[in-house]
Order: sequence, then C-alpha cells, then structure tokens
Amino acid sequence: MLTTQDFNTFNFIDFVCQNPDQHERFELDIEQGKAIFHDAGILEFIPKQTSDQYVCLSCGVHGNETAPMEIVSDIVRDILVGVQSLQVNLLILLGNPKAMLQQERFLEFNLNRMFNHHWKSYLEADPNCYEALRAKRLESAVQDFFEKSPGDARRYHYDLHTAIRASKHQRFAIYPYLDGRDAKAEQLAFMQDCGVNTVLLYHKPSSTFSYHSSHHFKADAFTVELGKVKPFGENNRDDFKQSENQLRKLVAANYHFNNDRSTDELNLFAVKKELLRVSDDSHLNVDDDLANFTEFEQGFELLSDPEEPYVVESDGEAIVFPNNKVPMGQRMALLIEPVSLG
Ligand SMILES: O=C(O)CCC(=O)N[C@@H](CCC(=O)O)C(=O)O
Ligand SMILES: [Zn+2]
Repeated sequence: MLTTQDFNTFNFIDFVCQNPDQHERFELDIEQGKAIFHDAGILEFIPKQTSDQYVCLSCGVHGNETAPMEIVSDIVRDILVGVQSLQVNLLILLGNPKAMLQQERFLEFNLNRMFNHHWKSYLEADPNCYEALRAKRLESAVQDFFEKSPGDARRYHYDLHTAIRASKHQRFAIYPYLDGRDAKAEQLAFMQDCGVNTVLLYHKPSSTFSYHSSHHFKADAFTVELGKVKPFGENNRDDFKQSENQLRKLVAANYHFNNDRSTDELNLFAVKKELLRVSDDSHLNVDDDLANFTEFEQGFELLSDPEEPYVVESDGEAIVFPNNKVPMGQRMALLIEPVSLG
C-alpha cells in the first residue's frame, strides 16, 4: 500500500508495472486534494479548490511509446509531492499496462482501434481479450470522469503518443473528426504552444481514444505525437520539455487559452484518403525508414494490390503512419493534403 512517505520516489510506471492486475480502488488524501487509484493505470486527482476544468491525460495506449509515460509519471509524482500545482480535475491514464511491461505496441490487437465501443466485437470473439477489456475499462473511466462535470465545464483529453518513424514535422497532432463542430482556434494555439506545429484534421468518425472523448463528451481532444518511439530511459527529455511545460501549466490551471494567436506558423493538413488493407497482397511501396509527411510524385504506385492499388493522383500527396503490418480492413496509411483554415 502506498503511503505519503513514498511520494518522493513514487514512479507511476513502476507502480503500474508491479500491479498490472490491481483492480481495487483506493483513495489517498494528499496536500492538494485527493488521489483516487481506480484501477491499474487509472488515477484521478481531485483538487482542494473546486474547478470547472476536467483534464484527461492519457499515455501508453501503445505500450512502447515511452516518452509520454515518463512525462506523465513525473507529473504524477510532482503532484503527490506538492511541487506541481493541482488546480483542475485530472484523470491520468496509462493505457496498456501489459503491453508496456513487454515494451510492445500491443499484445494482441491495437488498443487504439477499439474505442467508440469497437471493443464489443473483439469481446464477442474472445471474452478474455486483454486489449478489448482494457478499452472497455478506459471508456468507463473516462465516462465517469466527464459525466461528473457540469454542462458548462471545460473538458479536455490529450492522448499522448510517439510515432514509429521519424517525421518531417517532429511533433504533430490529429484533431479527430468533430461531428460538424468547428476546429477551435484556442486548441490549435495550445498545440502550437506545446511545440506541435502540424495538425492533421481527421475526416470521419474513428475508433481512436481521442475521437471517443470528442464524440461522446464534446471534449477538446487530440491524439498528440510528441516525437519518436524509443525504449524507456532513452528519450531525450529536453526534446519534450516544451510540451511537458504546457501540460504542467494546464494542470496548474495556469494556461490561458486564447483565440487570438496567429496560425501563420501552423501546418494544417486534411486526410484525403485512408489506404486500407483490402487483401493479403496489399503492400505499401515505401521504405521502413520513410519519414511521416514524405511527399510523392503523381503516377507513383504507392499501394500495390491486385484489386485496389493506389496510384498518386497529384504531385505533393503525402502520407503519415505507413504500416505494412496491419490486419485486414485496417488502415495502412493516411494520405493527406495541405489545407487552410476556412
Ligand atoms: O507511427 C505510427 O505509425 C503510429 C503512431 C500512432 O500510434 N498513432 C495513432 C494515431 C491515432 C489517430 O489517428 O488519432 C494510432 O495509430 O493509433
Ligand atoms: Zn501510438
């Protein structure tokens, strides 16, 4: 059991690694309010002063994306110790503890393809599917958290990732489909303040965690790619400092959202097409080390497939997240094009 004496050395990653099957809820009174350990990797902080801001920071939805877990773990320790001010309702989620233990992206299935209730079909096929059970549990944690917020409260969910490959834009975010709502200038400004100068507007509902929070709870939600995947301990934390500092400001209710920041420096893209695996023979003709946002020339056969190949239609079409190792029906890459704010 955790006591206040342990706070100085508390490491959320180690704690979750040691207790991946811990499902018992326990509460601790801390100097700045309350810490509620709901389940493995599900930790809620309630500040002493009531707040109308509900912030969810998730990381480790892919178990090998270590830098965001290190950042979040440090923030947790600093809240417990009292050196990080806690002025918002905060939900911290470490998404896939068992994949993290193995430093793998996932055990069996990609957790970030299971939200928005997509876990149901996986559970029908296998009632013990770890990732499906985890998606269900994470959804209920987010639901309990956001449903406590009054109607006019601010709800935020930043799902922190790192990308498999290098990227022409080192940090970038996916703004999930907004179901007809407008992109928010203040959110794009927040991304820029985090050092995220590239945003990709998603074009349709999806099964990602950020879309789930955006769709069901009208949260301002993003998937944020903060850098490149590296093993624990090998991240250069200076590369992440700017993002970490803004997240810390947010937790301290010390970040002031504003609509007036210029978006001149923002690279905005929209998804033109999802390239899906449609057969066992679907194959992207890209090198393993090809950087995200690499552009292609018209006429290049980007996706080979006997039935549905994709040939680049115009110069400058680019891709992100190319992956030849996805199951049938899942996306092998996103084809994107630059856009400007309407
Ligand atoms: O680098 C890669 O290929 C994957 C990085 C990653 O995990 N990205 C997320 C993006 C989620 C979204 O589209 O909002 C994912 O693929 O789940
Ligand atoms: Zn990821």
